[in-house]
Amino acid sequence: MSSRPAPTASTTPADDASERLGLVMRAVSLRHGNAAETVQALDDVDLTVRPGELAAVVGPSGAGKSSLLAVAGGLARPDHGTVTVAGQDMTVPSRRTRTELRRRHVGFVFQSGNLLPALTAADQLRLPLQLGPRSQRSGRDPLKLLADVGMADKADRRPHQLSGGERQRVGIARALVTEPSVLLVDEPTAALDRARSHEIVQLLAREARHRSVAVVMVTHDHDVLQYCDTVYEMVDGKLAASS
Ligand SMILES: Nc1ncnc2c1ncn2[C@@H]1O[C@H](COP(=O)(O)OP(=O)(O)OP(=O)(O)O)[C@@H](O)[C@H]1O
Repeated sequence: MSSRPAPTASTTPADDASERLGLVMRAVSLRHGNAAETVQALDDVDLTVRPGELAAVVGPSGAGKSSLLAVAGGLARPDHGTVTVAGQDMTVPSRRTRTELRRRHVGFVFQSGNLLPALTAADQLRLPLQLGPRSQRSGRDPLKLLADVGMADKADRRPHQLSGGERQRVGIARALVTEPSVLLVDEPTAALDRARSHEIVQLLAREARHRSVAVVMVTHDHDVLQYCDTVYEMVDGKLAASS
């Protein structure tokens, strides 16, 4: 673990400006299902992730980890509670507004990299810049960013010409190219061997710090927690700082 400030107690109010630039979730609850059968996916969750912080969320299958990422990124609206990213309310009713906020402030990284098969690594990064809001189109330079993640010499390759770890690097670079405030990462090492897993999480930690991104990483991989600033455990929809 780094020598960063101790994890925010999950009940700490968002009382300083730097917190507000990252991710702040307060008293967030989310139920799935219908009147006959409901699941409390998130139960009164508080979470603060500051810019530059890599926070891990561990917990058993079905505990609510994916639901947490979905709500943090404005993909799902909670039943109760508040969620802000870079000070912006991610729970507004308008789906279109949430999509815009997400494009502007949030990056997602998925298990397998989720790359488009037809595009080269460089074009995977150019696409979000072309799709994003006009103000964001500058973003980071795709080729420089690929070099930063160790992929300078493979910018012209398509996903099937890359290894799993390389695809994951491109997926991370693609999520960072629009300079998000918050990066939401779902099981980034699930398809990788031990050495590649360590490299990928070290890369996430480095980018979080150098670029002041608040990163939330869901993982089952306890081996990589050493690179994280804070570790939370989710059980039955409840989130607690891990001891
Ligand atoms: N769309 C949905 N409709 C009904 N129930 C759902 C829905 N999505 C998730 N759930 C339920 O909500 C709970 C939390 O699911 P979630 O996917 O957030 O867990 P998880 O911790 O990410 O699990 P895993 O580690 O297996 O991916 C589970 O009981 C799940 O079955």
